[in-house]
Amino acid sequence: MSLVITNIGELMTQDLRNGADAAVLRDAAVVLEGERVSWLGPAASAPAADESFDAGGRALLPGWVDSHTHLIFAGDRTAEFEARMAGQSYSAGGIAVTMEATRSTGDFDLTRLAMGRVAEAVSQGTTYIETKTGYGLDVENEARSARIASTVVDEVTYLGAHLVPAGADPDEYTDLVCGPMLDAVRPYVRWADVFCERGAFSEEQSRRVLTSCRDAGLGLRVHGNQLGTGAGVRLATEFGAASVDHVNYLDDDDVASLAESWSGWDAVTGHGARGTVATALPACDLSTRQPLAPGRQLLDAGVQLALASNCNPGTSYTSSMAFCVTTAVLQMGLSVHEAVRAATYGGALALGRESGMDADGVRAVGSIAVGHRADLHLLNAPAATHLAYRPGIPLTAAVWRAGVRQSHSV
Ligand SMILES: N=CN[C@@H](CCC(=O)O)C(=O)O
Ligand SMILES: [Zn+2]
Repeated sequence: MSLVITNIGELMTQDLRNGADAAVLRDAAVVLEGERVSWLGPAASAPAADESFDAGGRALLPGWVDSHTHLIFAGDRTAEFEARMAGQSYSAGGIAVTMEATRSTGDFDLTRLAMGRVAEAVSQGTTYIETKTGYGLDVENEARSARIASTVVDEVTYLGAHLVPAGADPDEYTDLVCGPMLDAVRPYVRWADVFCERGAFSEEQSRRVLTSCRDAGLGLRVHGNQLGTGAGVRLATEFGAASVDHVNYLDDDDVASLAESWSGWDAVTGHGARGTVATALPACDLSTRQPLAPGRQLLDAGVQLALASNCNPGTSYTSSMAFCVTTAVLQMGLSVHEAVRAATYGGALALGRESGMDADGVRAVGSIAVGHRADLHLLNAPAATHLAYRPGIPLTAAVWRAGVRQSHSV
């Protein structure tokens, strides 16, 4: 089955290979063949297809790639949020409240809750989504979270090292994370993550977690530099992590080491040695009243940037990537093109899915190019600029995920 989407007012491909000017096409068309993009170019020369869709002069973008979420949870933390808005500061301790609620919820309900969150994200234009364990925090519940996650999202990350549960000895718990818990989650996960922060895991404990998970063949990610300066970014670049996320408190050495990690990368062709993506989580920063990550500074230094929702019940209870893009433009000094890029191609880069077809058969996501997965997001607007120009307005008009039109599109 083929479909031609024609009369696209602005096609923002995020494919820089033919130059930045060619990355945004006017009066364009895209042809989908099954799950892939098979053609794109001027609407006037579009080939025939089995079906057609008139975009009505509106803007078409790659679907959002949300590379950082925590969707496997039960319970609610409204009271903690209210206390924070009244002046209390965020601390990692709130994770334990969600752990209790998650442990006492059965598989069926935990799956249903996670599926509802994914559906909410897709209805807003997210087409590729990562999620983490991290609210189970014992062998049985981390494995259960990983198994459920593997049935509802595209990429699963093991975050047994999210918080040391009350009463546990931190070093013994770290041993568990590096041993039996890792073995139990291993069949379901592609990535491992560690919350390297005061009140969570120390540099030495984080190093042990990263070493064990790397040796088990997992790709690495780090929650780092969220609540203060620390070892997170340094460890992430040292271990060649795919991404370090939060990055609110960076010193000059942190920025330099992230930039250095990209020195062998050609950002135009997407070839060369991949470095560590800096993933900014602006919705979380607003909800925790932390300074926004220095996205402008990171881009100017040559660091590849991603934007993600960090959807979770504690620090960022939103799946809206559009909100993150809007905030990045209005508050972080990014252009619309840069912000959309960070929320699409940047997320794909943070998940190692930006090009080609992986050994596990996943097509490239995060940009619109021939052969890439047909993940598309039509806006109810003539240009992507409206994401920032009309903040808070739900602009998603239609979503295709792997070539399939999503039913909750409006
Ligand atoms: N910072 C660590 N983990 C989550 C928050 C988890 C929670 O508070 O429930 C985050 O990314 O913000
Ligand atoms: Zn997180």
